[in-house]
Amino acid sequence: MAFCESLRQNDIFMFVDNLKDFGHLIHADNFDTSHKHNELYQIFDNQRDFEQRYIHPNYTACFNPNHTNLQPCPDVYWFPIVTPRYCDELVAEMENFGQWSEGKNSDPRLDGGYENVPTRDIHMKQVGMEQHWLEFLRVYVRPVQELVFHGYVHDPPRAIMNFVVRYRPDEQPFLRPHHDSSTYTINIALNTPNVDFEGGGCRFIRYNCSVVDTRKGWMLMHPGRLTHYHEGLYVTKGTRYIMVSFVDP
Ligand SMILES: O=C(O)CCC(=O)C(=O)O
Ligand SMILES: [Fe+2]
Repeated sequence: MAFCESLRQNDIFMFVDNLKDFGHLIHADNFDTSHKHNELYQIFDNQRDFEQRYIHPNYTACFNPNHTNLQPCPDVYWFPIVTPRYCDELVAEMENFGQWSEGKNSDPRLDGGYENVPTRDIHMKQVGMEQHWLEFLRVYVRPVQELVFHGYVHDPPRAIMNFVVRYRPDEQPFLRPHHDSSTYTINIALNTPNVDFEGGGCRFIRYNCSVVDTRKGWMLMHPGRLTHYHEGLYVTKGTRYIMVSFVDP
């Protein structure tokens, strides 16, 4: 201290730096331990750790002006968004909760009590993750959307339907052609074709174009209610999981 003070008084400039990373403090006061994977819920309290754990290392590449975003079908974009760990933990969280819907038209979870194109699913709300998911849409999905659907700006994004779908040959193996009730839809693959399941994928009927080589942690983004009539293709073996959000219904 005396040394520094003496330098200051003699008008000698000091630059002090710490080259070693000693880590950082986490906010543990509100840490909720009631879930199977509690870190999935840390997007508000410990966003830096959430990002390191769960946001795909190549996520930011799409913001590079020289980067061309993949478009496997017309106006269907494809981005790495979450890590395999996020996928595995989200699936485990849902399986731990275990209350998969019946896949029927009548659905007491919805305001109108009716789902036109039902899937076997669990809503984010049912596992207490709705607000966290909306924050995920706002912070990570919306900026990417603005890159590819120019001039559409809606901040924060709204979404009522945020859910994980489970497809199995002996349960619900496919999803019939439909439009989504969204401005745009995101569809994140949570596991891997030809490893965890066979068949599956998403087919965009107007373009006769299918995405079957889906990539775990990668998100498909496509317009919802008008142009992109689509279907979930038949899963012939194993279990396929996807995370779907109908954004701006
Ligand atoms: O199986 C797919 O990839 C499509 C899912 C889908 O269209 C939906 O959940 O609305
Ligand atoms: Fe759909």
